[in-house]
Amino acid sequence: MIKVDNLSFSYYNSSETLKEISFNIPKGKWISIIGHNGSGKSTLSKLLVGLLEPQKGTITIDDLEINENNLAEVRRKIGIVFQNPDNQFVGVTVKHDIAFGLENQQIPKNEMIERIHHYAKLVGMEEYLDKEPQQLSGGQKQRVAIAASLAMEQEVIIFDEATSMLDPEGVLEISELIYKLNKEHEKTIITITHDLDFASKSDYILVLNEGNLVLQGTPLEVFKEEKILIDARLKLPYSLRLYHDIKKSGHEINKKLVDALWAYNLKK
Ligand SMILES: Nc1ncnc2c1ncn2[C@@H]1O[C@H](COP(=O)(O)OP(=O)(O)OP(=O)(O)O)[C@@H](O)[C@H]1O
Repeated sequence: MIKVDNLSFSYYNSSETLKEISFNIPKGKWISIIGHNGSGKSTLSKLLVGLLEPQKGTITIDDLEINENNLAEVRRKIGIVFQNPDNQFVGVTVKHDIAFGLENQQIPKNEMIERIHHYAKLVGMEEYLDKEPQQLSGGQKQRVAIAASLAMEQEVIIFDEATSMLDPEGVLEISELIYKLNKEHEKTIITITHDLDFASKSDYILVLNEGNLVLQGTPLEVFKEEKILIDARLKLPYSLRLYHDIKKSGHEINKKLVDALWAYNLKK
């Protein structure tokens, strides 16, 4: 679905933010991109949706190599939900917000109304269609942003730290929705996060450190590489930290308990 080949990027007048990155994302998978602050995660997500242009290398989405002439087509395939729910609400009401992208694509009115209702229902916001943004919680605003992306029928959705400004209830709400979109609606999902516990639920993890892709693999493969994760200034998942602390305190810890902790960590 997504093929990134030898991608490099620098902002004006600064050193390389992304350095010769290559990876593939198969259709229907859930991938997490993890890394400390400033490691290049958001830059990568902006490149993937065509908001920034690669200086070297290529990005191909569903057989379409992104270039400045096909951005409208790219946006029909891939969408993004950002961190701050307030910065991405463009309509005066929920209904208008979901309609915005559809109007840009000149979708016929009947189909537009149908899609608005269908996707608002899917994210549990159908009863809020006439509400204004200030009447919604952060989690509800993010659900509207997700509905707007779904209404465009984009196959890939990137969540760029999309739960980091939400309260615990909002985090759970959006996490469950991400899981449902991937498993029940077969969307290809990319979550950008520095939360390894959250990333452990995805199918595959990419680890960025100072603009380099230093590790990639399944959660099980990635969490075995503790040194690389620690060097990348990432906080290990809770179950691993607990395991190390028990061992450090001199207590016996048997293989069965370690297996149970792993299984707990990877539980969806
Ligand atoms: N518009 C910009 N102009 C210049 N430098 C930028 C710009 N945006 C980001 N950077 C720099 O690029 C590097 C990578 O930033 P980026 O936002 O991609 O990292 P990140 O991993 O998403 O960080 P965070 O977790 O803090 O959001 C940082 O050093 C940052 O200061």
